[in-house]
Amino acid sequence: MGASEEALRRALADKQAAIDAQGNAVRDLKAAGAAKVEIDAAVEALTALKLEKASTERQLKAIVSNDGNINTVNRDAFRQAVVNTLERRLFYIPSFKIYRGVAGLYDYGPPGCAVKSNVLAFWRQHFVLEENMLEVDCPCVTPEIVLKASGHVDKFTDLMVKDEKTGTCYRADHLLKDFCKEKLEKDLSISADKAAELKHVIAVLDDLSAEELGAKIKEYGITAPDTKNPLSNPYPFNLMFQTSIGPSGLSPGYMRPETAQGIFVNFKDLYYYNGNKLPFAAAQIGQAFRNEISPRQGLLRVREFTLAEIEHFVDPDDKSHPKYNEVVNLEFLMFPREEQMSGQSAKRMCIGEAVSRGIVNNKTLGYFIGRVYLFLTHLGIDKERLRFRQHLANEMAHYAADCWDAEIECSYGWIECVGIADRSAYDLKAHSEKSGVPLVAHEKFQEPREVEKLVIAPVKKELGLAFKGAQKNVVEALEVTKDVEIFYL
Ligand SMILES: Nc1ncnc2c1ncn2[C@@H]1O[C@H](COP(=O)(O)OP(=O)(O)OP(=O)(O)O)[C@@H](O)[C@H]1O
Repeated sequence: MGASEEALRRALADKQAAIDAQGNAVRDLKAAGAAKVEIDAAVEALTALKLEKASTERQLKAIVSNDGNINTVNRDAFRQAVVNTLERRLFYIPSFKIYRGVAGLYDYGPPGCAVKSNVLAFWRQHFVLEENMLEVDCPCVTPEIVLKASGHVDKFTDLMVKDEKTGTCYRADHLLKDFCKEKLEKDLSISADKAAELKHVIAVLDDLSAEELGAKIKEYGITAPDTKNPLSNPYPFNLMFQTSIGPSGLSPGYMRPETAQGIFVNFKDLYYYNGNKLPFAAAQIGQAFRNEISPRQGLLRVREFTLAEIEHFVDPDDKSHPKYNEVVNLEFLMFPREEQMSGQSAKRMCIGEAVSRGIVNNKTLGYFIGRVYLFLTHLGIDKERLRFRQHLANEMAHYAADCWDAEIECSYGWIECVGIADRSAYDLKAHSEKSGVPLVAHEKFQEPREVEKLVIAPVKKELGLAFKGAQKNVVEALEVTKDVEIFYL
């Protein structure tokens, strides 16, 4: 919370206390049958205090309304006007409209198709062609085993709450965020400390566990927005659309929630195509499907959308990038984890400085943050309304080691438009293990090297005798032990 906002909230609380005291004084004078002139003077003082309070409220409202996190009435009205125009001119149309539509599904009309095709052409030019990336085009329908290996079957979830009477579903974090935003915007009587607490909740929202979210929802008395009925405890809901492949129904599959898995499963062939050399990048543009819990915000959160993704494969011991110097001096708004946790705002910083101070994990990640900045600003995004926000520890997807979102400020507040993550070797390792096909790269050393390695060689027979039924778990635990090779005797 800015210093002036905090001072105004405190001043407002002081004014209210003074008004209460003066109101009591007026009542006491009247009860004691004081002289009219004395009562008039006290009433005048009370009116002056009320005017001062109204003026402080106006100042506070102006500050709160300018806060990028908070939607104002003006913004909502402006957005509605834009949405009406875009729909009337067929930029987009709610899908299946004649059957009353389906939330989160939209068609593009002729001008919408033209804009989409221009943006994708520029994306291809800026990333795929300028960086010599290997483009692929994989199916949307994906067998379960692929998404089981990648972790999506078990972990691609959002926390959901249900209206306990009607069963209507809501995203738990969205309800909590809406509550905090509305309270900050509309209830000017809340204390400075309460306002700071609500802002902190918004800042760490993505970091909250199901239990923490549930506790906050109870503490604030949040109910179902449409019915005011009580809500269930939050629980995870998997966002993937399930299907089955072939007529037997025996081969489960999912509509892909991201295009990246198609790249990972083709790593071996792409690496070969690239002359068995690292680094290289592969790219894919295609449809992604997510069964969002309660889609809103128009085209910003839909159940089927076009994703353009890049996977850049790099030596984990050398995350330099040959073209890093081309972006090193780019300066833009960055919002590191620490600043978010301590309630500060995003700050202008050179990407080179962020990398050298260790705020951004490595040069390759820094290079792509810079390239995304250039892409978005060339598209026409206002530099003042663009920031790169680092994910909080719990917020990071199950595969990520460091993650930055490009966020654009619009009438809905700051909205994530691009995710840039260091996924480490999570996916390649997972698919190697599940498929039995090693998805690895080799480095030829200049000079031969001798390496000593600790090797654990479990004797399965002995393990069986010692651990009986738990033998499998013991072997699995040994298998995930880092830096240890396992040989079975
Ligand atoms: N339902 C959706 N509709 C439209 N675009 C989406 C949707 N979900 C994600 N995206 C876009 O795809 C990009 C990559 O997805 P990513 O997996 O990083 O999103 P996410 O972090 O899971 O989103 P969130 O946490 O907000 O649900 C995001 O930066 C966002 O721009």
